Amino acid sequence: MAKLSELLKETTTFLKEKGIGEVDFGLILGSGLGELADEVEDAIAIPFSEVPHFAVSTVVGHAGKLVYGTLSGKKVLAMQGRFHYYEGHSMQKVTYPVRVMSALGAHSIIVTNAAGGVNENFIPGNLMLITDHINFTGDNPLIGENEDEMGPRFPDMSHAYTPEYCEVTKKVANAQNMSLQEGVYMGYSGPTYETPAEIRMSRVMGADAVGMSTVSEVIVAAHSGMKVLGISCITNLAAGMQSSLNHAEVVETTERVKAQFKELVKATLAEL
Ligand SMILES: O=P(O)(O)O[C@H]1O[C@H](CO)[C@@H](O)[C@H]1O
Ligand code: HPA
Repeated sequence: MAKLSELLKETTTFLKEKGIGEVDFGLILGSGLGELADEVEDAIAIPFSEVPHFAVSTVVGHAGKLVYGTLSGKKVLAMQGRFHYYEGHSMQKVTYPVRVMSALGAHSIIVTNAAGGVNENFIPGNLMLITDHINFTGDNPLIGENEDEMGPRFPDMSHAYTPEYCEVTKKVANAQNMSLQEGVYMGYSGPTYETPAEIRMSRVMGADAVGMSTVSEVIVAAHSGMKVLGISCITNLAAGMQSSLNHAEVVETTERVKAQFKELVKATLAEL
């Protein structure tokens, strides 16, 4: 198998030929949250399907494009949509875009997602600052040979969600009179939504929200030495807390709160 560093060289060469230059922040935009990339100035957009070694996006609400340009005065490379483990991709494939962002010079990523609210104080439409995560996917993107130039064999996850970024985000939300919850995101593999019993277990284990993405991306970001800001949009109450769950409702809720979500990310990005 080709080394990760060799694959990255091919991908970054292609992207540079397309006009993508230095990147400060990588942005991963979750289910229904991709519209933020439409606000990138001087944008260069490239479908995932054209990017060497990228997977393709198959989930409703994930446009499947890379968008490069300026947002809030920062050079960003945004993913309009992401890859998920349940789509049949390996964890390495799911997290490859984070490697690409790092290889293009990004020192930080902003990860966003749609998530189910486990914390009984949350309501659909809340935004939640992710302060930590529980990797409950049963896999880890760093399993396998470690390429030492990519990062350490045993990365520290003590401060994976950069505390100073959390502080800035809280200040920005406060200044804008925006309500912002905070909590722990628990990542499942999906594609089934959780059972009510799993949600009761998640709550006991310390989760405030559940989803099927994000944790593997943040593990790779930590391995790459990147700073991380994570924001969940609580799109529904988790299983057992409302009568039933479906993806149409998830996307509908993001539609309802997308203006607030975009404002929070843009205003925070300006301060980072
Ligand atoms: O995490 P994102 O990609 O935002 O999407 C969330 O929404 C989908 C389920 O409705 C799952 O993919 C879950 O992870
Ligand atoms: N569970 C898992 N993933 C999700 C949920 C949920 O309740 N809502 C949005 N993504």
